[in-house]
Amino acid sequence: MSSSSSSSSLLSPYGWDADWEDAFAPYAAEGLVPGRVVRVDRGLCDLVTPEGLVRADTEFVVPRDPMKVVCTGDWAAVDPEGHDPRYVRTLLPRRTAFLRSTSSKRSEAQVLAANVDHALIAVSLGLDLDLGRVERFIALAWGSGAQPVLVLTKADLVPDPATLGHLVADAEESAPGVQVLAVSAETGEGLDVLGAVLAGGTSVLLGQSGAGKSTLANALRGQDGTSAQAVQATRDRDGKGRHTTTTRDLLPMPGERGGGVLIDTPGLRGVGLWDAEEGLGQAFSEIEALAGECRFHDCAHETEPGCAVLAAIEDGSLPERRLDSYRKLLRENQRLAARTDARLRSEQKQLFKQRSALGRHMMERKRGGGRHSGW
Ligand SMILES: Nc1nc2c(ncn2[C@@H]2O[C@H](COP(=O)(O)OP(=O)(O)OP(=O)(O)O)[C@@H](O)[C@H]2O)c(=O)[nH]1
Ligand SMILES: [Zn+2]
Repeated sequence: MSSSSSSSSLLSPYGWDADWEDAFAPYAAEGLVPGRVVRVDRGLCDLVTPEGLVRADTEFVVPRDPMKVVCTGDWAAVDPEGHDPRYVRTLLPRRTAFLRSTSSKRSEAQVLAANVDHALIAVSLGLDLDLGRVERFIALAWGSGAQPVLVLTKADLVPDPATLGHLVADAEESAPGVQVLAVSAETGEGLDVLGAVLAGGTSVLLGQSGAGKSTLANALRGQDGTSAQAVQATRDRDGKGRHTTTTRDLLPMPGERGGGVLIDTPGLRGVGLWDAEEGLGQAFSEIEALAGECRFHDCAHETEPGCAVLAAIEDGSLPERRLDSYRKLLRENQRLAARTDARLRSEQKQLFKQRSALGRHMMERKRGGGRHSGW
């Protein structure tokens, strides 16, 4: 059908792919229009659709379950042109979601962004590397279902290549299974490699204030400085029914860099109170693997005989700092879990499992297609 092929070409810069198209097929048959949520307001949201940027009412998709509330990055089925107001009719099942528990006493969950492939964790090389903080971000990223990428920013501040090499090596040791990139928005170093990581998927930026996220986002988008990164979304073509707005929450990357989508919402940037139970095991996967070799399966790696973790520390293959950090984050997480509602945790577990399955699927597709993403 011509409408579906035009949807594909207009929405592909926003991450639309064959799998979304399949998931959307029943709604296309009902005459609904696909769109990606770029911004959510009270009761309304903006979506990019093949008909341009549209504003739609979210009344039908605001359930009692806060986990299902529309958020930036969601794919949705919207009323076609001619409906005033338009309604979002349904959300397509999410591939991944960044969740956090709100700090209220009831500790409800909140979805910050959906369908994120890569979590870019920005850490400034202008400060001493705080590996514990890095590990915490990485655990949170894994827990969301996204693939973390550690981006060491402001590499121009470390002019000595040997020193830079050591810093990257330290970071890699704290981030098994995670690509580590040194970049500079100032000199452009590493931006092409990062652009290639972003290409074809949806990424979010995480990191402390001052880590250089806005500067990096602008550099990736081919803009200078830290000026407002608002972008004019798809233009209204006939001036009727649609509106033009500025969005800064979901930004398509320029095609020259390979495309991709960057979600940069303020609430997502810092380390919030997420439950990272699932992500922690992955962030410390080498310790988990060693623990599997301990003589006792409930080994606490303290004084037990036949403990593979202690043996690895003894022979220098596992830095003691890693075990300390793992314990600290586990304790912190347990305290938090006691305050987080069980619903959030089970939802997170489910997303985590889904993501593992999806990751395998994607890897197979990539291998099958002969593409490699520069990992
Ligand atoms: N030397 C150097 N400085 C940089 C680089 N990137 C960013 N900076 C500086 O670092 C400071 C913070 O950068 P921002 O991009 O505002 O940091 P941010 O992470 O977006 O901060 P928040 O918006 O508070 O979360 C600014 O003064 C930038 O000029 C870089 O590649 N090299
Ligand atoms: Zn042990």
